[in-house]
Parts: sequence; C-alpha cells; structure tokens
Amino acid sequence: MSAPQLVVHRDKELMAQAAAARLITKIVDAQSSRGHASVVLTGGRNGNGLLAALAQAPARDAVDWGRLDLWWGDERFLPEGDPERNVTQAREALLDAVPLDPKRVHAMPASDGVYGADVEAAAYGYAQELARAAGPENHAAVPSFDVLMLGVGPDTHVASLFPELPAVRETERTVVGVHGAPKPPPTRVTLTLPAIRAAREVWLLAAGEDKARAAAIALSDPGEIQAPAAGARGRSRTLWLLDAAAASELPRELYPPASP
Ligand SMILES: O=C1O[C@H](COP(=O)(O)O)[C@@H](O)[C@H](O)[C@H]1O
Repeated sequence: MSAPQLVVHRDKELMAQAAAARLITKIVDAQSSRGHASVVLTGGRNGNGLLAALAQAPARDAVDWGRLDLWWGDERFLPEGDPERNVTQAREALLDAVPLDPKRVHAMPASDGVYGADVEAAAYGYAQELARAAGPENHAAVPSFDVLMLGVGPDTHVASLFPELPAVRETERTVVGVHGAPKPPPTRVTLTLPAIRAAREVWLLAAGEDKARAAAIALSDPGEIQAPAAGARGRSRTLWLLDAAAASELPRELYPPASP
C-alpha cells in the first residue's frame, strides 16, 4: 500500500477543476494503454463538485465515455431517483450530459429495487457484480479500479465507513450494509477497506474548513477504526486533494512546501 501524498489548492473551486483535469488524464491514459478505464465515484459535496467541474471542462471530450466503467464507493439506501442518492446527484452533476454505456454504469441498488428493503441482500448483490467484473489478474474480488475517489467527512468517514461502526472493521467482504450511520440516512451500502485498497489509485477529497480537523487527524496515523480515512490507501498511489481551508490544521511537517 502506498503512503499518502498531499496536493493543496487555493480554494475548493480550483481544487475541483484541478482534480477534474487530473481525472480526465487518468481515464484517457488508462483507455490508451488498456482499452478501457474504471473509476469509483464518491458522493458528497466535494465529489459532486469535481463532477460538475468535469462537466464544464472542454477536455471532457478527450474521454471515450463508452469505454468507462463507473462504480460507487457507497450509496444512501433510498428509493430509485431519490435526490439524496449519490447516483442521482452524480447524474445531475455530470452523467446525464455524457454518452456513457448504461451497461457500464454500476449504480448500487436502491431500497425499492430488486432486493427490496433488504440492505444485506443489496450489498451482497453489488459484491457479486464486482466479482463478475474482476478479471483473473485482479488482486481481490473486485476490478483493479484505475481511480477510486472518496470524499472525507468531518468525522473522518469515507464512503459509508464511519468511525467505530462494524463496516470499518470488515476484513473479508468487499461490500456491506450499514445500519445506524450517524449521518442521514442511517441505512447505507458501502465498499469495505479491502475493496478500497484493491484500487490502483485512491484519491481523498477534502475541501472546506469543516474538513480541516478530519484531515489533520486522518493524516496523523490514528488507526483506521477511529479514523476510517486513514485506512484508505491505493496500491500505487494515495493522493489527498485538499484546499487551503481543509489543510489549515495539518501539522507543518505534512504540509507540502510549494502548493499553489
Ligand atoms: O454521506 C456521504 O458523505 C461523504 C462526505 O460528504 P461531504 O458532503 O461531507 O463531502 C461522502 O464521501 C459519501 O459518499 C456520502 O455518502
């Protein structure tokens, strides 16, 4: 697993634009070398900000949208089309505006979908979908995601892995149901840390003053049960993309010397 690297941008708008440009380059590179790319999306303000910036970027046309697999790191277990679902928000921010192949858009199940309100069955179903997509060269029962993005919550949660809840302790399953999440809605579906760590690159997004404490804690080796963001690492790269406000409480030795 890779050690965290930090990039700090002036403000959240610039962070979203720079991260969108970085993502376009990653996707284009992966499509050039392997013919396709796979990206795991995050919900939350920073993830949606990145998607909205990508929608505005002229270079978005460099991506072959039909050869891109999209997965989700977590989902709020709500009915299809609910405005609070991460997939609904991603569609509004970007996905409805680009020519994706619907078979490659792997939304997590909704609470009124094929599994009904059974969140454990929904999690198992998504794990099966990931396992089917994982080739023999993969390191886990999930594909080798090119980039897996995670918004960092003010309590250091990533995906729907909240401090001290059972999901963050999971070591075997790749997807689990979450009950009693402290942030609404309480019932969610999430990738686990073993699934996250199968990604080539993990990008953690943190912008805004309310993320400053979380970034400082997660980057100070606290242990992943207390601070799930600390356990999110990529095989080749772990990149923290911050704005100056979110970086404001970092210990000086962690702050990169020459960030714009
Ligand atoms: O509920 C969620 O929150 C986190 C962080 O969201 P933010 O708005 O504080 O940036 C997000 O990463 C996760 O996907 C989402 O379900």
